[in-house]
Amino acid sequence: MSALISIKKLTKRYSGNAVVSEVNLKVNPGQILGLVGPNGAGKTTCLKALLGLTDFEGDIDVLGFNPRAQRAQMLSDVAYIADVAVLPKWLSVKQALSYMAGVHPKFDIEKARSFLAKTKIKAHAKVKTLSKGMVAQLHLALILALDVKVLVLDEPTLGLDILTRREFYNQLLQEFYSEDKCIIVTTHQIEEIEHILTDVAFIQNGKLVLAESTDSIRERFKLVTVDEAHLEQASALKPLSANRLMGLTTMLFDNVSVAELNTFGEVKTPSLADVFVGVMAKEAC
Ligand SMILES: Nc1ncnc2c1ncn2[C@@H]1O[C@H](COP(=O)(O)OP(=O)(O)OP(=O)(O)O)[C@@H](O)[C@H]1O
Repeated sequence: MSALISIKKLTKRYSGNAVVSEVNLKVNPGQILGLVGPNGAGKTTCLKALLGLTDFEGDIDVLGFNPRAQRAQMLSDVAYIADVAVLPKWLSVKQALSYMAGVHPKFDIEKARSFLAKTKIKAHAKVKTLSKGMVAQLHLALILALDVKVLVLDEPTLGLDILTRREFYNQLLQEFYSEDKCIIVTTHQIEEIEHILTDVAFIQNGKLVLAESTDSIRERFKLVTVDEAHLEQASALKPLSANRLMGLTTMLFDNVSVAELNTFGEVKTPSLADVFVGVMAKEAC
């Protein structure tokens, strides 16, 4: 299977300081990759590099194109959304659709209209009269109607309420996603999107610290509520993190057999957020 996006040794420096260092990443058709990291980790910088919006060291290939030298060709099959709650206030819904139809060869205006017909948004309404959630729905209509292979979303649901956020991702999955496309999404709310992610890449201080499929992460990491009697034995296996809350100690383990962990207490599969916190804590040591 050939990758839709291939990033090799991506490094980005500002004033000589590397804010992204030697990042290697592949995204295949069918993958929905969550690029997750703390504030300032380098997520947006990676996305900007792969969209050809900034220069960089290393090699990036998006759909066979070099994002810097062949940006125009590449963008006919790539869509990028930074913040779905923002669209020019003076624009009407109708104008937004016509504008997209004019500038993007892969925009299906009928698809956008039929999506909007299921909402309360009227064609003549101006963006300034829409609520934040309605602006997000309009933005979503514009995205879903783009028949592109690569969709890049940078914190797309910032500022939206939980129901609208959930609806946004559900619609994305139902209306946009298919096995021949890929989506890269950055978010701080990993718990809300973990059910749709096929892969995650954790980034910290500009370096990738973990890049794996969500299935293999769920196999690899385990959360154990350790019985008092086994605390010492469990600690000896070097958990990534240990939290004590209301008299219970929970430890996160990487690559320790479930049979062994079962002897310490109750074993659970952690959420991606648990793994993220554990991996970040370990890397910070
Ligand atoms: N134009 C710039 N000039 C100098 N430094 C920059 C510039 N853009 C980003 N940086 C620095 O690069 C680092 C990574 O920033 P980036 O925006 O990629 O982080 P991020 O992971 O997207 O963060 P957040 O989650 O807060 O949006 C930060 O330290 C930031 O200050």
